[in-house]
Amino acid sequence: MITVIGAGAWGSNLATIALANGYDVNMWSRRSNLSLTRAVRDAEVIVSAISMQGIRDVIEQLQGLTLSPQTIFVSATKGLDPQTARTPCQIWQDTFPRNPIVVLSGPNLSKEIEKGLPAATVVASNTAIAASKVQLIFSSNRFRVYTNLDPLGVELGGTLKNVVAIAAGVCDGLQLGTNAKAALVARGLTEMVRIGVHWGAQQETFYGLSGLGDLIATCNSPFSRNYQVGYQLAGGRNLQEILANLQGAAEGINTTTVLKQCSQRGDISMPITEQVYCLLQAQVTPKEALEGLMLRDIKPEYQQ
Ligand SMILES: NC(=O)C1=CN([C@@H]2O[C@H](COP(=O)(O)OP(=O)(O)OC[C@H]3O[C@@H](n4cnc5c(N)ncnc54)[C@H](O)[C@@H]3O)[C@@H](O)[C@H]2O)C=CC1
Ligand SMILES: O=C(CO)COP(=O)(O)O
Repeated sequence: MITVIGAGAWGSNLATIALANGYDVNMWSRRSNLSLTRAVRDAEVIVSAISMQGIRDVIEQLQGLTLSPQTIFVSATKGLDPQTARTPCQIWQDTFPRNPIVVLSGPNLSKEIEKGLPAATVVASNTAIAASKVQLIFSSNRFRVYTNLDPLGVELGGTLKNVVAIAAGVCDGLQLGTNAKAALVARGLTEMVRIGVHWGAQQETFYGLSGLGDLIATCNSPFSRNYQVGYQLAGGRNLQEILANLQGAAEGINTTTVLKQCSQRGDISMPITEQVYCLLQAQVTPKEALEGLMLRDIKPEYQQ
């Protein structure tokens, strides 16, 4: 039995894929009639597809239940804890140290997947056997699943790109052109690698599906909520107005704040994140954010 927690856009998609592969699937959400206790009682695999803001709440509820140490937790959330900057998988592992934890992340815009369009993703874990099991659950002729042994890198790829996707939306909203977008995405990737490696992830992971792959998807698609936030800010709307009309979470907003604090604390240069932060706080206009990036001190592309 597989239990999917969170019946939003992504959770519903993942449940559909596993169901189509012949697995028994339970879905649980805050609004379902099924209690969480019942939903996870026979679960061999628990897939969490809740937004970052609900993670601690759900984990607290699960903590009180008796779960087998063999139960595999799969995290599909792309965010960072506002208080601790821990990733969802780190929080799952802190709470359930004996259970295998797997992250599932990749260029997976749910609106395309629900139409049956082809996509690929990555499942990563320190427990290779758990990753292989999850790979089998979700692999299909429309969804190609790769395993990976760098869960932190895979998780951070999917999380950090949301900040760049906001900036890419601004870039397109201001009609800055393809050269500007290419520069932004490439330098955004450099920023992701810089903080990711500082936190212990492997550099090469960021050049795979969950890093570069997801950057390409979300920085170019109007289906991305994070991209939409940037695009609409560039169009002159304010953040409250945008969020009131946005379907689902734009995790990049909270991630930007967490990253800004971490980069300041660790003295890590993250100029794109800095400008996205100032823009979200309404401290600068989109055009001023662009100027802020273009007028930085000139420097080598890579610093030793
Ligand atoms: N939609 C997409 O294309 C993709 C989304 N993701 C990630 O998956 C996560 C969920 O995204 P979506 O499904 O699109 O968002 P959504 O807004 O459609 O769904 C979020 C779900 O989390 C649940 N939730 C939030 N707080 C909760 C709490 N305190 N207790 C219980 N449940 C709670 C909501 O009820 C809802 O079912 C996000 O972190 C997102 O970045 C990852 C890949 C693709
Ligand atoms: O992470 C995603 C696709 O891989 C979804 O992006 P948004 O959260 O920006 O919609």
